[in-house]
Amino acid sequence: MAIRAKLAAFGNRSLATAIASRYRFISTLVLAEHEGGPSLREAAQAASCYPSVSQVLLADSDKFTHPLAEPWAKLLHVVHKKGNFSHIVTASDSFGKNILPRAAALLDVSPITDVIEVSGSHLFVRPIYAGNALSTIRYTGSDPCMLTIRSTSFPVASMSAHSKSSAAAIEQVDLSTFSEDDAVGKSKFVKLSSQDTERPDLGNARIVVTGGRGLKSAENFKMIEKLAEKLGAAVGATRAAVDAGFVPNELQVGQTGKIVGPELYMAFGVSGAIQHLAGITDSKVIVAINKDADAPIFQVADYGIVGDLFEVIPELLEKLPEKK
Ligand SMILES: Cc1cc2nc3c(=O)[nH]c(=O)nc-3n(C[C@H](O)[C@H](O)[C@H](O)COP(=O)(O)OP(=O)(O)OC[C@H]3O[C@@H](n4cnc5c(N)ncnc54)[C@H](O)[C@@H]3O)c2cc1C
Repeated sequence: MAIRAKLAAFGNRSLATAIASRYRFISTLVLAEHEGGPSLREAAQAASCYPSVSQVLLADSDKFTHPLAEPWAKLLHVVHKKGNFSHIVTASDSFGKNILPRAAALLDVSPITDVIEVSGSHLFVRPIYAGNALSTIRYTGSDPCMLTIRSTSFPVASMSAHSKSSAAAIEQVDLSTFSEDDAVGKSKFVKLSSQDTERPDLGNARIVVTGGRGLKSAENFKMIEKLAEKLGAAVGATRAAVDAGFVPNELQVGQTGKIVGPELYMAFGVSGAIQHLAGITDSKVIVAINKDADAPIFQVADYGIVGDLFEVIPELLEKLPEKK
């Protein structure tokens, strides 16, 4: 099977997801994103060093500075028309999920979302019923087969052994057919508000410390933040905690929030509703602290403390060493 994985790093938007070797279908286009920090060219160079990437396509234009679905979907359409890819893949994050359905409509195909396993070139596994069941789907539509993938379900691809000389070519996308009208849609960029950049990103963090309604107030929730700081962890919250105004919506973990897959997930005052569990099942080790021994979170926890979080957190804060 000829392998011709391609990677498109478009615009200045955040992107950088697992470009796992699993996506080496015949001619796969991966819509990748990079977050702040490195320039677009540096990100493209980094992407070119992944052994499974044969070419990096770069669309360096102001039109793609913001994550607006219309110009990006049009860009995918333009790139596909030229490259005729068998598969187009994005991450299952707000960026990918915003763009892919619109691009799929332009290409007149049906996308498959939230893929957690690739069983064959057209056979995929995805969760349904808030993660309570897994469904195996065979794609029988025409090319391209368009997928959003949950990057937490796949190992991070290694780029180490690849020397600079064997890095993939970086090529500018020809935007001559891309008119001003293509960049203008019904949506308009207003502002980008993002969480404290000092902390690791929830989606990629090694440790996540989450607080639920059991914290009782925004003031008390600061204990979770302190603990996260000591552990170098990202902070998460349940929808109940978000709805109660303890923390902003961007920290919500679960079916309608972020999907996380850390080495360690610590849940304080979280009951373990299925909608919350839907976002944490990729975690390697789950630790739950709840005063109710019958709380459903204990059914998925590897370690549990039946106790009062207002006693457990201060003790942890006292006993954990200061962060170096
Ligand atoms: C369509 C839909 C989508 C949803 N999406 C999400 C989602 O993405 N994410 C999400 O989280 N929820 C989601 N929900 C809501 C979900 O059903 C639950 O309501 C929510 O997860 C409950 O949050 P919680 O565990 O913080 O609160 P609760 O269920 O009220 O649990 C609080 C827990 O804290 C414990 N507690 C209280 N005091 C203490 C103490 N002092 N010490 C220790 N433990 C204590 C209690 O025993 C209890 O178990 C969704 C719901 C719907 C219908």
